[in-house]
Amino acid sequence: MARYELVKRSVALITLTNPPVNALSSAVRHGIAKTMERALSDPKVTAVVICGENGRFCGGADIREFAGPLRGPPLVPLLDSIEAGEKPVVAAIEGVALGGGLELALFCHYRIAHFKARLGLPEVTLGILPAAGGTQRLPRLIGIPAALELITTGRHVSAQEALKLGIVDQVTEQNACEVAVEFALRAVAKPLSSRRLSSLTTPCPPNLDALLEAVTMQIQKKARGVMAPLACVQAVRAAATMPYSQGIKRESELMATLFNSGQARALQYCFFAERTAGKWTLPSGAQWNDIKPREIRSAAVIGLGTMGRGIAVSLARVGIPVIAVESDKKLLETGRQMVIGMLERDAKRRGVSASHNLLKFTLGLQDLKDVDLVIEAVFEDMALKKSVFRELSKVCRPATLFCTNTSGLDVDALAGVTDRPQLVIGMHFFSPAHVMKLLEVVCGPRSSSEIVATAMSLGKRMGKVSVAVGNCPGFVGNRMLKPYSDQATFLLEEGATPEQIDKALEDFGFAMGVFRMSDLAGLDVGWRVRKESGLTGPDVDPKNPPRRRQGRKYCPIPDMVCEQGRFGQKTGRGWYMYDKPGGTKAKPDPLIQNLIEMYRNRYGIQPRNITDQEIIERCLFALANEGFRILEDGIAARPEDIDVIYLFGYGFPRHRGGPMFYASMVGLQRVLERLEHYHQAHPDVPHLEPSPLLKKLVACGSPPVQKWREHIKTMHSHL
Ligand SMILES: CC(C)(COP(=O)(O)OP(=O)(O)OC[C@H]1O[C@@H](n2cnc3c(N)ncnc32)[C@H](O)[C@@H]1OP(=O)(O)O)[C@@H](O)C(=O)NCCC(=O)NCCSC(=O)C[C@@H](O)CCCCCCCCCCCCC(=O)O
Repeated sequence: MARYELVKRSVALITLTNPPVNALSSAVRHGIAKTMERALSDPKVTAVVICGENGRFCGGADIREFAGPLRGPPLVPLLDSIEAGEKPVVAAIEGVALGGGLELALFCHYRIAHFKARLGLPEVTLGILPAAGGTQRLPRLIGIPAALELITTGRHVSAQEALKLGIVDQVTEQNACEVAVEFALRAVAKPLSSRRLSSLTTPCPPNLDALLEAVTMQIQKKARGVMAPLACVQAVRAAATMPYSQGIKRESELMATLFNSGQARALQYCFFAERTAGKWTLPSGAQWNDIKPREIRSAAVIGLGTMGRGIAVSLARVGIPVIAVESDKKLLETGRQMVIGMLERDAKRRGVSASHNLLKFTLGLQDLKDVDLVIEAVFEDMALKKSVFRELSKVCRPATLFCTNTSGLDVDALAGVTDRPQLVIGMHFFSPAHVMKLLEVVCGPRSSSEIVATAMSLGKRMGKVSVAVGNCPGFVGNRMLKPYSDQATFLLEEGATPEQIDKALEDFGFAMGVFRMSDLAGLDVGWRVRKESGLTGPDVDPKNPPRRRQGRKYCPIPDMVCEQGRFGQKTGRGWYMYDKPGGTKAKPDPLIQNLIEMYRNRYGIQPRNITDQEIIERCLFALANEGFRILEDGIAARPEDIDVIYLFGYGFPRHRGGPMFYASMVGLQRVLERLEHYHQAHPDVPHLEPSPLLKKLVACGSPPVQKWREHIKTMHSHL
């Protein structure tokens, strides 16, 4: 796990060999201990270079090992021996030096980085802190403000920035190992005392307390309830106020408070879930690593509304030429201006030049005859979408791939009107499409493995986290949203206020509660869907009992809000009031309170006190319960996929891991009991009835989330 070679007759070259990222597993730590001992004791060796195999220095501790008992040599004493030695040790950083990888480099006396390398201490994103001396050594090297920023955010820096900050001694465009070997030979005669970071005093700003206070407040505002960044601040404070040896002790005490926490488990689960989500499999057996995606050299976007514009920008900024289509001249011109503006702002933010020349705007579908792929993003109306796909079948060459950006309509019904149903797939982007990372790739029963591979790969190219899902109304994300938001409106009827429900959800960690989020998205969207599905509007039979639809409980308060022209932020009024149309600062609105009270009086509903615990349980357990049904139905392949969708598309707090992981952390038995309890109280709400899969998992002893698949695999799969 660490290779030893003698180069240039006197330099020991130690190569970490644990692909793909040379993580510091127990075997690698053993390897470093053995090879360092050999290098330090061999009189022929005058200097040491440490590098990583396959152009990657080191991705840090092996995160998989955190789940079991810690084995093998502990990192800090091992690294102490590197720093304490009398032979210069140089880190040759290629690819990445992250977490424990950068900490290893900080124990070396010198660091040389390849110009494409990235460095950072991302432990905070895993719910822990850099506990191999990182919180004590980086501040000594680059000062408190810069170290604090890097450690509390986990941000990666480029080699150039690392050089500017003083993290590395040299950046090279050549082979970093060869440069490091030459560097090491020159360093042989030089004194090492000033290169040992443990012996340095941390340069301290005069306003230390104010700085730490400001950073703490910023964290509390941005990452409510998240423990690791606050522990990082305390560890960095120790670097400023304590001698090194005591600081190291403080660092490991703080690590002990985080290491086994639920937040650390959730964040580490998210790390792996994100990577698992890309690994799709179809019922045919075709899977992510054996189907070659088609290369997309040109694309078209139909419809330049909010979604179409964002999709056009996402394609153009990764270098794909785009033809954008609108139905009339005025809409085309507005769309053109918006897309160019968005592209320019995006390019400015990224410090690159805007790729205008990749965009072409047209009114005619016939211009799409030669494109490789079309993404339809017209209004959410089945008849309209079908007519677009019929037209496309006539004008596009037979190999052109057809994608629809529907947020919940039947992808297979659209495929059915085309001349190529096997080349049709859903690409459900989230608004704003050039910002949001999530992409649901909706596989219809006739979608070929090639189009699945192509859509997933295109999503990746656009920087999206892509998840393959099956075809059903609302797919995964929006299907689960319904029971969640239904519970919120039932709670309103029963006595809660929008502010109370939002606060409970935001205290739980959501960036926005359900009502603030609906105001942002626009209340008219859901209203239109409810009208189309006969839940409200003129088509409802007047004899229908007022608070029941289609045989189940229904709350018409959201319809009443829309009937008043309150569509959310864009109209300046929704569940909240805003200072102007388009305003973002939500204030409680007494008119909404009156509306709810009048409604309760009309139906004789006696409001009751509702606790935050009930809000969280009813909203989130109903959400997870639908997730279990989605797994049963084979619409999502695994719980990780559902969690990734909720993390990246719906603002589910990452430190809770996603709805399915959260349910497993609460305990499936408890989730089942609470759902049974709430369903007994509300028998006309089928979403509260525990799903068969949840019951099955509880009966099997509530296995960890990673094992649920074993209990689902016999079921029908749409994926
Ligand atoms: C490195 C990357 C940037 C590469 O990205 P890329 O896109 O190229 O590739 P992938 O992300 O797809 O990864 C490929 C493959 O590799 C797996 N992987 C990546 N990194 C790791 C890793 N660090 N460990 C394990 N596996 C890893 C990944 O899952 C993929 O696998 P697959 O099967 O899907 O192919 C990118 O991967 C990346 O960003 N990686 C993570 C980098 C990171 O976060 N590093 C920090 C790790 S944590 C750390 O280093 C901690 C240190 O500070 C050491 C601390 C000392 C610990 C001491 C413990 C003390 C405990 C005391 C408490 C005691 C309590 C008590 O009991 O009392």
